[in-house]
Amino acid sequence: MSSEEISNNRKMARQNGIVQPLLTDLYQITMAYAYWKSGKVDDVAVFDLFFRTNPFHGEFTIFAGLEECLKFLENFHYSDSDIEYLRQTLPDNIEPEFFAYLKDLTCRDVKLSAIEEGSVVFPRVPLLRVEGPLIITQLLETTLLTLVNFASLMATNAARYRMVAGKNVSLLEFGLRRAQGPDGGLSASKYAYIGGFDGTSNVLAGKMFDIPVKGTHAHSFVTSFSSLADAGCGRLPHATTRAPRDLPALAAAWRRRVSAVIDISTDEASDGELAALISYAIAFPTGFLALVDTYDVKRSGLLNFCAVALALNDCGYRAVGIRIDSGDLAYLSVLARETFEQVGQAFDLPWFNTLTIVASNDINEETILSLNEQGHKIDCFGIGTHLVTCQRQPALGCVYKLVEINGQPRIKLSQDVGKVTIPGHKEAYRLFGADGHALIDLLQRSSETPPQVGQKVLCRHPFQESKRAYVIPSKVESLFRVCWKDGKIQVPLKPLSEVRQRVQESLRTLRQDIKRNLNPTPYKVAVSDDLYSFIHDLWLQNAPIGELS
Ligand SMILES: Nc1ncnc2c1ncn2[C@@H]1O[C@H](COP(=O)(O)OP(=O)(O)OP(=O)(O)O)[C@@H](O)[C@H]1O
Ligand SMILES: O=P(O)(O)OC[C@H]1O[C@H](OP(=O)(O)OP(=O)(O)O)[C@H](O)[C@@H]1O
Ligand SMILES: O=C(O)c1cccnc1
Ligand SMILES: [Mg+2]
Repeated sequence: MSSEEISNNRKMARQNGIVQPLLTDLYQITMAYAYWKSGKVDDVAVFDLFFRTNPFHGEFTIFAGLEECLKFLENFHYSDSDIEYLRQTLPDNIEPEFFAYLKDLTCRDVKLSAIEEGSVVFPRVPLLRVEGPLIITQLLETTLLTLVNFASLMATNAARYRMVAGKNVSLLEFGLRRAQGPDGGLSASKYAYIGGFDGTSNVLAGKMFDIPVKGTHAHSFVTSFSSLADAGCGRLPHATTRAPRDLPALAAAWRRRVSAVIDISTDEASDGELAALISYAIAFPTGFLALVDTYDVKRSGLLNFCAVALALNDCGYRAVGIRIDSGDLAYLSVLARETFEQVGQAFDLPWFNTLTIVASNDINEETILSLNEQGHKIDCFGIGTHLVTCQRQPALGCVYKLVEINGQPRIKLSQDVGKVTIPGHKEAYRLFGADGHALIDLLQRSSETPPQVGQKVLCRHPFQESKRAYVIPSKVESLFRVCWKDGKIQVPLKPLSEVRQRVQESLRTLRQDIKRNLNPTPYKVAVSDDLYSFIHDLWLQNAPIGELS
């Protein structure tokens, strides 16, 4: 297969195979039947998909999952076996014509407008606006939610890790073993990359989504070696001359010399660990990155690593670095860097100072913040559990609400004002201030004139009458783009690396106080004066007047 074919195959494979019309809640299909029975086949609806609160005590969210939604719409159809399953599962009284209707159902008549994937987004601003026949738009609810909720949560989580780690540190996602099942793991790898991680240990995610795959080795590799004899014949051809070199002998000799430089006795260092590192170096002479905490970082791991790195150097190769997976990561990383500097100086190898230090072990945002405060020398974090399970907040609460039916607005009332939906077919705009930062997101009725650069706009809090402000935007961005119409995807599907860049560009438009970790400032989301009156008139029309007795 040519590299072009492989690359095309990868693009084709980008849809998650589990995503199909039956990946939904039963009630969507039962509602579809009831709509169908009551003659609503030609009714047209508008649904908004949005969330109400930003995750992780933050004040921003990254929108992700759009590409999967579009592929879902593109491929939407019930197979014969789906229809057969529904026939067996739904009650006997379902008319056979309904199954014939389902069999021919596609998303041809659906129109989907969305915010660009990878953008920062805020509560109540629709991420998706779905228009079309009521039955099909209703049937899409659960699947669209499942495609957007975890994707956006993960991308946001990853972006937050990227923000605390800073741009000069690499971030690797190591979470597959701890993820919420196979698809949780696969989606986590994909959206961690979009959110700003540099690579994943998940090989299938690498193949499917073209994400760089990276990794080191496990403790079991080290503990499986008991003595130097386990290193086998230990021959490594020199990188340029190809003359075979005895790596175990070289490493043993170097270990004695390094031991004198860093003042650690060779008696305390593990021979099994040395054998393991030699074997790994022979297998991967250009990618030697060794786990050094199996026995004792200070008394064994660093000494053995330096010995093998220097032996590799004799063979014309440069070691890559180490991973530390336990203990005080700030202290141990500083110790490792000092050791590399000492050894580099002693043997006149300046590149030793820049060996990579990877840290892992239950790392989360707080750990990174704390390590930053303490001072550390870590170049790369390997992060699993907290990242992929989004332990700090395991779900984003996107909802899918009907806002218009047959041209008539719909409102969902609630005792909790924050849960009242914003009715009608709307547009969303992002208004930018003079310094180039995003100031406010504004929702308007679609019939209104869009806000104009340099012209004063009244922006109102959707539910608190006294909260309003005038804004004179220096730039206006219309947030919705038509992404699916006439049975076709209407926007180019970008490689993940471009969506990943979009995340960082979009985050740069936010003021720092909105992004800070502790008590961030909320970003404002407003409605136009027209939309404000429209919401409140409809609210009064729909709220029953009680009677006191
Ligand atoms: N300098 C540090 N400051 C703050 N947190 C740290 C620091 N160093 C390590 N940690 C975190 O402290 C926790 C240490 O966990 P734990 O005590 O279970 O590990 P350990 O005993 O070092 O390793 P293991 O049990 O795997 O041998 C981890 O979550 C780690 O990320
Ligand atoms: O800690 P996480 O952020 O989830 O990152 C992934 C972890 O998975 C690996 O080992 P594993 O945890 O399986 O074994 P260990 O704890 O004994 O090292 C690795 O060594 C990390 O510790
Ligand atoms: O490659 C690694 O170092 C790795 C991969 C998965 C989990 N923990 C570590
Ligand atoms: Mg662990």
